[in-house]
Amino acid sequence: MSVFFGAIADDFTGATDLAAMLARAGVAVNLRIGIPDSTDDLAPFEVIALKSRTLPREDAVSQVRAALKWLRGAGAERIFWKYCSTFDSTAQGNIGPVAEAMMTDMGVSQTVYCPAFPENGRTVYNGYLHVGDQLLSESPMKDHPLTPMRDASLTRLLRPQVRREVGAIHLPTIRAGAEAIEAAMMRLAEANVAHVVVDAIASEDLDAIAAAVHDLPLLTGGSAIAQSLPELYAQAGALSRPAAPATPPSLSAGSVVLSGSCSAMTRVQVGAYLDQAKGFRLDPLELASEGVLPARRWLAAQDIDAPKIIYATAEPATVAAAQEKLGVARAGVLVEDALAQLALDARNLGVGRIVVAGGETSGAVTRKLDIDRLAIGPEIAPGVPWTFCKSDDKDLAITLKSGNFGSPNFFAEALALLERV
Ligand SMILES: Nc1ncnc2c1ncn2[C@@H]1O[C@H](COP(=O)(O)OP(=O)(O)OP(=O)(O)O)[C@@H](O)[C@H]1O
Ligand SMILES: O=C(O)[C@@H](O)C(=O)CO
Repeated sequence: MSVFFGAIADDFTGATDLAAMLARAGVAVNLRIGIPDSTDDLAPFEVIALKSRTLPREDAVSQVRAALKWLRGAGAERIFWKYCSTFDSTAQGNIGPVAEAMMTDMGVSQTVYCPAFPENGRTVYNGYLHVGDQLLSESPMKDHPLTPMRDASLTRLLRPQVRREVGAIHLPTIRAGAEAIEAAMMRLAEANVAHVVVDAIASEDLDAIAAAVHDLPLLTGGSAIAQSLPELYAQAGALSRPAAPATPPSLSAGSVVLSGSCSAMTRVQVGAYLDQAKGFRLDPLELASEGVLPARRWLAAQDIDAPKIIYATAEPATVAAAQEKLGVARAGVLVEDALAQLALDARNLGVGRIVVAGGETSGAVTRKLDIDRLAIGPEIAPGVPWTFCKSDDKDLAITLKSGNFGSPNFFAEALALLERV
C-alpha cells in the first residue's frame, strides 16, 4: 500500500488532534512519532509528529523537509502542514519558513493557512484569530511560556516569517462558496500571493474552503479543515478505504496524569482533578536544585490503582518568576525532562493509562517511552483521542492533550471513557 495523504505536525498533541479529525472522518490513520525508519505497514493517511514548534528555524525546516521526503517517498501526493489552531510561533517562525520550504521542495506556488477550529472556539474573521470571544492577543495565549502570542492578525504574524507575498480571503467570499474562493485564490495567484490566510467562523466555512482547495498538493492549518478532506477525496473517486477503528489492548488498571501545560484550560482541569486525586506539584526551581528524585519517590509510594496527578502547571506569574531565574528554555526543559522520567517510572511500575497535558510535554514523554507509532482510539474531547501503543513491549493507552482543549473535567472523563471501550 502507498500513502495517499501525508501530514506533518509541529507538535505531538497537534498530531493526535489531526489524526483524531481524520479518524473521525472514517479513514485509517497511522500516527508516527518522528520520521519512520522504513515504509512498512503504511496506512492511507500517515501523520508524522515532530517537536519542531519552538526549535531554531533552520532545525525545524530541516526536520520537516526530511519528514516530507519520507512521506513523498511513501507515495503521498497530498501533503498537510499542521500547526496550532492558535498559530503558536515565534517572531522568526516556524510556521511560515516551514511552509515556504515545503512549497519549494514540492514546486508549489500557493497554499492556504486555515488555523480555524470553530468546535474548539478558534475562529478567524477579517484575518484576526479569536479564541472564544477574545482576540488571540488578549486571550491567555498572550502568556504562553514558550510562544506568547501578542498579535492576533494572521497576515501580520506571517509576513515577517516568509519571503513571498501574503494575502487573505475574508468571510464574504468564503460564504459565497467554493467557486468564489477558487476565483479569489486565482486572483491572488495572479498578484503573486503565495500565502493565503482564510477566514472561517463555522464548520460550513471549513467545508467551503476544503471544497475549494482540496486538490492543492499542499495545505496548511489546524486540524479542523482536515476533517472535510476525506469525503471530498472519496467523492472525487480518489479514495475508497473504510477505516477499522483501533482495538484497545488489554491494559493494566493503573493511571497517572502528567501535566506540563500552563494553559488556562489545563489550569482549570488540574484544579478539578486535584479534588479527586492525589497530587504532586513540580516546581522548576526545586527541580534545578534537588532534581526529580522527590517526585519519583512520591510516585513509587502511591497506590497504582488510585487516581494521581503530577503537574508543573502554574499561573503565569509563577511561570514568569521561574523563567526569570532559570531562563525560558531551561525552565521548560527541566519540567519536560522530569515529567518524561516520571512517565517512564509509571510505565515500569505497571501503569497502563497515561494522560499527558501539553504539546512539548507530550513530545518529551513519548520520546522517553520510546514510542514510535500510535493507533488512534476513541475521541475524548474534540481533537483529543485516546491512542494505543507499545512501549518496551508493554501495552499502553496514552492521550496527549493540547493545552487548551477538553472540558474542565477532562482528566476524569478521559479515564472513565477508557473503562467503557
Ligand atoms: N511552572 C513552570 N514554569 C516554567 N515553565 C513551565 C512550568 N510548567 C511547565 N512549563 C513548561 O511550559 C511549556 C508548556 O508547553 P506545552 O506545549 O507542554 O503546553 P501547552 O503549550 O499548554 O500545550 P499545547 O502546545 O498542546 O497547547 C513546557 O516546556 C513546560 O515544560
Ligand atoms: O491545533 C491545536 O490547537 C492543537 O492541535 C495544538 O497544536 C496544540 O499544541
